Amino acid sequence: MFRIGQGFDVHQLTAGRPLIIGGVEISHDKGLLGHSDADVLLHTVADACLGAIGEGDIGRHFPDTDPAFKDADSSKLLAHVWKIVKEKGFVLGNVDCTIIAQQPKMAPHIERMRENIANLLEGSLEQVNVKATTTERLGFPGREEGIAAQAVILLQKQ
Ligand SMILES: Nc1ccn([C@@H]2O[C@H](COP(=O)(O)O)[C@@H](O)[C@H]2O)c(=O)n1
Ligand SMILES: C[C@@]1(CO)OP(=O)(O)OP(=O)(O)OC[C@H]1O
Repeated sequence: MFRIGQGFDVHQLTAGRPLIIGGVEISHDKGLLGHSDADVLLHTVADACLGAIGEGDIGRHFPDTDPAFKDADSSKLLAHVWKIVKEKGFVLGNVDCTIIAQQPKMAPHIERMRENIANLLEGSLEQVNVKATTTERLGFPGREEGIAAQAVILLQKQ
C-alpha cells in the first residue's frame, strides 16, 4: 500500500536570527522567525509525513504554545515524526521538496540538505530531491519578507 502526503510552510525573514534550512545553517543577513528554529524545509517534510499517515500536522504534535519546543531543533521534531511513520509500518518511497526564496542562493547547500533529510527519513540520497526557486521578485518571497517550502512524499507500507 502507498500513501501520499504534501506539506507547505512559510516563515518570516527577520534580522538577528540564524537562517537554518534543511538542517543547514546558511550565512545570510536575516534568518527565519518561529517558536522553534523555524526550519521551514524540515517542517514541510514533517507535515508531508503526517499528512500521508493521516496524523494531522506539526502544530498538533508540537504546539507553539509549549515552552518545550522553544528554539527546538527541527531535526529532532522530524525524527520524532519519522518514528511515528515507522511505527505505522511505512518506509520512504521518495520525497520531493521545493524551497521558495528570492535570496540567498540555496544551490550551494542543496546536497547537504538532501543528506540531512535522507538520514532523518532513513532513506538514500536518490529518494530525496530538494530544489529551489525564486518568485521573480513577486509576492512575499520576492520582497524577501519570508521563505516558503513545499514537499510531496510517497510512503510505502512494508
Ligand atoms: N533561492 C534560490 C532560488 C533559486 N535557486 C536556483 O536558481 C535557479 C533559477 O531560479 P528561478 O527562480 O529564476 O527559476 C533555480 O532552478 C535554482 O537552481 C537557488 O539556488 N536559490
Ligand atoms: C514547530 C512549531 C513548534 O515549535 O513552531 P514554529 O517554529 O513556529 O513552526 P510552525 O511551522 O509555525 O509550526 C509548528 C509549531 O508548532
